[in-house]
Amino acid sequence: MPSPRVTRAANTGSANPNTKFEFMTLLTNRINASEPNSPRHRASDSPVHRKDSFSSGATSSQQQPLPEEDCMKLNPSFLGIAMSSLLAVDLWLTKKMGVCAKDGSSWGTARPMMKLIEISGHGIPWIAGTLYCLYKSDSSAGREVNLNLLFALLLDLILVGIVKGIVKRRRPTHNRMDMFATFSVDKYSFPSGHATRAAMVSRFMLKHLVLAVPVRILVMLWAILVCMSRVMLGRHNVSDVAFGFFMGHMQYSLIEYLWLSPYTLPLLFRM
Ligand SMILES: CC(C)=CCC/C(C)=C/CC/C(C)=C/COP(=O)(O)O
Repeated sequence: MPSPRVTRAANTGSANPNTKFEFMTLLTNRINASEPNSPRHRASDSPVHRKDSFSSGATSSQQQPLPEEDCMKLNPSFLGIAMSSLLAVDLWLTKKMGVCAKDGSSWGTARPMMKLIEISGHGIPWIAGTLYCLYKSDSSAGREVNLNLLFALLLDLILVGIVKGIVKRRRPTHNRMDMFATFSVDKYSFPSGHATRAAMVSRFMLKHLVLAVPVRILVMLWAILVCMSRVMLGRHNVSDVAFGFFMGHMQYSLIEYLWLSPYTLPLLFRM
């Protein structure tokens, strides 16, 4: 939509380049605001002067279009609007779905059950359980699968910790930080470590364990429940969980690619 000044310029019969020039003025203002010492930051470049030049006839040097790379900077503002809208939907959904965030919340009585689901997706029971199964395995196939699951769980902790440390997104304001056994990066919420683990472990189990159909369905339901409980408990924003779920799937693919073969096992145990 043209700015009022553009319309005025058009009404006074200014030449076409003015329209483009006015559009770029907004951009130049932005550049000037971010680079106060830049050569462009001059009084003659102020909107007031620009406006004057419209009525008095701008010089050809003032009418020159900005370099293309500057014009391209307009695109991020559209991307910015899209991102802000997505973020607004994310925050709104997060707030709406945080029904077990507090004891007094609308589903507050379900909070203890949600916390049990939270523990079922926690790193400690999974790592401890896998170590126990690895110790108890009496077949090379069992040892191979358990070792790779352990590898996957440790890699997950590292990758999630790295992303949380880079993104540093705070947990939702309605979250009560009463989580069992956390690392320091767990004060951040993007991505959800429970969601990455649930997605990765469920894919791992469906691929590497021989399970009856009802159990396979239960595994999938468990992964979905763990993800939903993160938002319902108020621990995470919806986008943290959605990205975590996606990241968990990617991590599983990485584990398949890096799969430790039975031949690497004796080498590892000898170290
Ligand atoms: C053996 C070993 C190093 C275990 C550490 C397990 C541990 C403390 C994992 C942290 C799990 C956790 C609380 C993740 C946070 O999940 P979010 O879904 O809240 O991001």
